[in-house]
Amino acid sequence: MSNMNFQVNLQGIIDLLSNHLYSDPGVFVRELLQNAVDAVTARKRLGHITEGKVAVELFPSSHTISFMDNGIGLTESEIEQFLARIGSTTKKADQDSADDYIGQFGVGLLSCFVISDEIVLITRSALEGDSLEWRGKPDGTYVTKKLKRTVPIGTTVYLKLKPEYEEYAEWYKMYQQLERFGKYLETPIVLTEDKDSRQINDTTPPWRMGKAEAISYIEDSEYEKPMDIIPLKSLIGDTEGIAYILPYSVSLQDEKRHKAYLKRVLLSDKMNNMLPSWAFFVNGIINTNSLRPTASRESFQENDLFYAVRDELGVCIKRYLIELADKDPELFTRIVLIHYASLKTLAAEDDELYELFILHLSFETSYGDLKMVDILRNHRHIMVTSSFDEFRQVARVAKAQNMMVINGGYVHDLELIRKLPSIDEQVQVSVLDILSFSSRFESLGRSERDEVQPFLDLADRLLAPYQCCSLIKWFEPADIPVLFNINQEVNFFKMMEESEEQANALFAEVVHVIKDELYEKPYARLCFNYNNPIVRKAIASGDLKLQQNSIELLYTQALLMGNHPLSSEELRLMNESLLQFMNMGLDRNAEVGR
Ligand SMILES: Nc1ncnc2c1ncn2[C@@H]1O[C@H](COP(=O)(O)OP(=O)(O)OP(=O)(O)O)[C@@H](O)[C@H]1O
Repeated sequence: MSNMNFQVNLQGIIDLLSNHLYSDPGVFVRELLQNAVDAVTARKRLGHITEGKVAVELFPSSHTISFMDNGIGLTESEIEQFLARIGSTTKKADQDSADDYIGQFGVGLLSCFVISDEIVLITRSALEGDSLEWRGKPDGTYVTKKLKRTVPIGTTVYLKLKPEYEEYAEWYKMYQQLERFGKYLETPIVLTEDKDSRQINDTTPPWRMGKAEAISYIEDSEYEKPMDIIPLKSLIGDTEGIAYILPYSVSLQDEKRHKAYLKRVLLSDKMNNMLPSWAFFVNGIINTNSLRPTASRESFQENDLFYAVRDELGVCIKRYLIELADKDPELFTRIVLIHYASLKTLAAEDDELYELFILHLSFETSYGDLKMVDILRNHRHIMVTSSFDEFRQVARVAKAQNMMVINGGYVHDLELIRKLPSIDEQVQVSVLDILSFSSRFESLGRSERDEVQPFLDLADRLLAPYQCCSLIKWFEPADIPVLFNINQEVNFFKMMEESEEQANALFAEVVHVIKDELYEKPYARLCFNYNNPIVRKAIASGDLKLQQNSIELLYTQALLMGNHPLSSEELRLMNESLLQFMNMGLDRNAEVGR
């Protein structure tokens, strides 16, 4: 047996990094900053220096840039070990313990080959005397040589930019990149071109600012004035930050724009999973010292620690809201008003917050949009529909009957309403059974019942083929002749009947079996209103033909009014009964004229 090595195509790996791993070519700035700061940290550990420094210089005429640090530098053997072998790193000592270094994979320097065809690294180690030069090429070849001159301890990386990336040698571009990735780093970063020099990072990070300062900082940098600032802290994850409350309403689907920093270097400004999903009413600016980045270093590895940190940050937001309700009820109400969708999700997930929010949240009811506090003021018995469509069917009539019905069709609303008795035992909540809704209306007296029975029998006979049965009640408003109620089960059944009629023999047989074997036939309800003059006249007419016509028309009109789809049979029924009705009216007119 012999041990063999793979042939690795370095250019292929670089293409892979630039096209798939890194989101933009500018990430080399992040990698060089990280390496420089890590080297400074290592030298400080030796006790050799107290002040680190990173100097970036631009040479636009030669399309070259340099990154210089006064860090620990590299010895000759370290160069051999770490620069000549991709994937090697000095910073890996203990994978699981939190260390001071940002880099850990040993691939960061490769990102420089995305924008340059050669890396020139000049270095002198704090541990040995020689000044060294290392020149690496993207084909994997490199040359190391000792320099005659003595350079200061530390490392300088020179990059000559490829023609398509020459803009990185321009002041505004490099300033922007350095600021983006490094503005919260503690080691000073200075950008120089000719005689112009400017320090990038004299900013206190927002998580170290007081509230008022943080608000105006966000207002200046993000062009939006937050409603408030929530301090974030996770002890287990050595993570801190702020969440600022957005001044406008956002939806769960909107892109999250949390800024995540690892040891103060920007990892991503579009991190979408750093905070719990319900917290979509805030944007976070979060720095962690212990979460581990993925190889692209644009997100974190989603391990147990990551989830524990996210939970802890979520708890900070919840605690803040609970305290705010007490300390600043006016601001609390404004936040609820703007972010009610997010807060509804939160209330559905968390009992403590449910109690806090529920009275402030608005719901669509048979009386219009109302806050829960106003709903409970006048109603102890609440019905909630399980779908939007069911609410539509009953809303108007329910109000006329003084029934409080809430639309449970919106996300979370049904759950939220069902939990009401947990905050007030006096409140009764029932999920509306749409098919028995009209049976709650006032019944007719015995003699009236006898009078209407033949009419109802006729209606049942006529409507049975359409999966509908009838009843009659007194209800308001009087101008509604019938209330038609149907649920999903009946709809499904009707759909099966329709497909059975249209399908080929084999499929029809299958539908037939499902329909007849598995289901007891469900029926929709057509409730006649004894309060309505037309219904009363139809019953009193005693004319069978006229009654049949009225029933068919009232049924099909109810379907149309409720936006229910009409089957081909129902459409035919509507047409026929309309024409017959017209005919009857015209005949009568002719008789009168004679
Ligand atoms: N400015 C520097 N000063 C001293 N050593 C450096 C410097 N830049 C790079 N090195 C050395 O080169 C090694 C490889 O660097 P590279 O950026 O490729 O990987 P890394 O920083 O270890 O890990 P990552 O892939 O996470 O960036 C480092 O581990 C370090 O030893």
